[in-house]
Amino acid sequence: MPHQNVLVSDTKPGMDTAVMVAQKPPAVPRGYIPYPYPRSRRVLKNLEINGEQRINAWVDSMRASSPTNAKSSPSLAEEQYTSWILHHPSALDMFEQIVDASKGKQIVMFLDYDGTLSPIVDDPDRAFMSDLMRQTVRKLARCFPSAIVTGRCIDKVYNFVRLAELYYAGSHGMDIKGPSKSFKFNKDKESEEVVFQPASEFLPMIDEVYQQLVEKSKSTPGAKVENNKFCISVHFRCVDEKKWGELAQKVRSVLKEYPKLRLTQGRKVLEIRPTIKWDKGMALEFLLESLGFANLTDVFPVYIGDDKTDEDAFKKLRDRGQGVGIMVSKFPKDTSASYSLQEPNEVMDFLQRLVEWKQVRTRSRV
Ligand SMILES: O=P(O)(O)OC[C@H]1O[C@H](O[C@H]2O[C@H](CO)[C@@H](O)[C@H](O)[C@H]2O)[C@H](O)[C@@H](O)[C@@H]1O
Repeated sequence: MPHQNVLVSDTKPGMDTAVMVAQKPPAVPRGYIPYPYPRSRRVLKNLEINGEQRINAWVDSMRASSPTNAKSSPSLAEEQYTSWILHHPSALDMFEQIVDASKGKQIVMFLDYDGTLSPIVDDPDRAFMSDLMRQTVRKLARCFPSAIVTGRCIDKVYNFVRLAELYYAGSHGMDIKGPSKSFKFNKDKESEEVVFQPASEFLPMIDEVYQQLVEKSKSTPGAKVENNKFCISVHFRCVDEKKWGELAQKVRSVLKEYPKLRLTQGRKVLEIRPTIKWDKGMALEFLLESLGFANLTDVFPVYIGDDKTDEDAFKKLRDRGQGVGIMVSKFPKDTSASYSLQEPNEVMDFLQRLVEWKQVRTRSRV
């Protein structure tokens, strides 16, 4: 019987901890109103449950990944947000502290795409970033080495961003490309253009699974399957909630034949990817190394993202004790990021302030 390591009840190393592993809620300080701990993280570890319960747990997890669905009253939601923001203050309010902490270090910028540089929309093919955001990111990349780190495939995200001066880490970091040798921030001017694809052997399998998922999900209105080259997204944003279980069942029926693939979740999307131990956090580390900052302490990475898959990068920064993670969210979310911004417009303001701060510093040195 094929091994079912794509299911929410499994707890293999390297699997999506945000979905699979039971965790103790964080200690609650006095006077702190805890925001709802994601249901998906509570009790799934080591449970012997049957297929149907697994699908129910999966659907629960799909609901938990949609914080707008919180059934709380507006005033409770506000209280919860107020508590959360105490622990994850606005990066705009804390701008001076953040740049103070970076003094004497090289800032390196890591930006997620969907929900960070572009607003979340129903049709994933129309998630355009604004011209103003593009101009801001272009200016940012002139001031600091900058990378886009995304679940999308590189070609698609490049079509949205259209800036050649950035590094791109697509397919959740499994497809990395950098600007050419002459990249002004590269410490090693002799180094080749960066290209790294740790999951290339999975390409035929991903294509095969993509075809099957397209076929199976055809009969679920609103479902959309996206081929992200080294991973696949099954979108349920436009699927009636009553049909989520049915869709989950279809995805499961395909994936149970592919033990070398695993499932993670994003914003109203099921993401299928190789079981290799590689994620956005490891991509961040790889990029720092490519830039010549591998073991240096004089680097200050700033990672901005809105989704569960960005947590790997936030955790990496915590583990390295370097830089800052900034979560983009209007709702309280369990996160390892230190700061928050509410939406892409606030991300743009923050990036713009960084550019201005850098320009003032550069001028004052001349
Ligand atoms: O790592 P990211 O850049 O955040 O990519 C994660 C997924 O983003 C896209 O889906 C999300 O945005 C869509 C457009 O706004 C939205 O319709 C969808 O519900 C969101 O999950 C992208 O389409 C996926 O392939 C990425 O995996």
